[in-house]
Amino acid sequence: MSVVDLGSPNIIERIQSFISVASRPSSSSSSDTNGKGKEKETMKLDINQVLVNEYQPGQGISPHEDGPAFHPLVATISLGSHTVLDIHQYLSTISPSPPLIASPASADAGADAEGQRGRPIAAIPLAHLLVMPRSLLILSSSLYTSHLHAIIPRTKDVVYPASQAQANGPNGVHEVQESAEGVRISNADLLGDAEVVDAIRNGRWEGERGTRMSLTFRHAEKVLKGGVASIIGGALKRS
Ligand SMILES: O=C(O)CCC(=O)C(=O)O
Ligand SMILES: [Fe+2]
Repeated sequence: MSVVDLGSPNIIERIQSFISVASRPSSSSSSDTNGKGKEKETMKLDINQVLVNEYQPGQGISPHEDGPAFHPLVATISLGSHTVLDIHQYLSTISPSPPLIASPASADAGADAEGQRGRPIAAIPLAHLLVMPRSLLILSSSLYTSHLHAIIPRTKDVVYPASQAQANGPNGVHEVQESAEGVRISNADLLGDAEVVDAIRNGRWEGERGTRMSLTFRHAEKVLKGGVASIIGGALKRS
């Protein structure tokens, strides 16, 4: 294990350095055997927007994509309370589908506005992630571009570790079984809170949700200078 000196006290710079250090190719993976050069690029997040959400216990967000207006790498800091973030996939016409079909994400999550109308979504999530307060969650690549994310409205979560079969799945994301009482999480090995890690290792952790605030740091591909004032100004000029 190595400790990374993130240098700056500025949170945006710290997230940016964390991402580039964490994604830096290791010497063993920096070139492949065909001589095609680097397999893995260092990831960069040029943060120019922060989305702030607040959830009371019992509030969630329906399955949605954040859409192509943003660079497909977002970093979310959670404050106040844990939650469980579900990753959903779209149903495929060419591969076997999970048994249930949810209605497509409803307008309250802005899904229609982001062009997802009519694509059926697998009702059973592909993965559940336990998101703890003071954690940093990074979604990137295909998890951002071709999956959806959601938070089921609950006041309490019961979580179990992924079963052995699931733990052997590809890429650390596993199909999980829903249970009436709780969910199997795919990120048990990444959690930092020793008590929670121990409880999950022993089979089960539960927690009441409190007020949670999430700060999602991202890069909007096109930013209008001057923000809302310039949008209003621009609209007025055109009319
Ligand atoms: O609160 C979160 O962690 C997710 C928020 C979210 O997905 C959104 O606002 O688009
Ligand atoms: Fe989102």
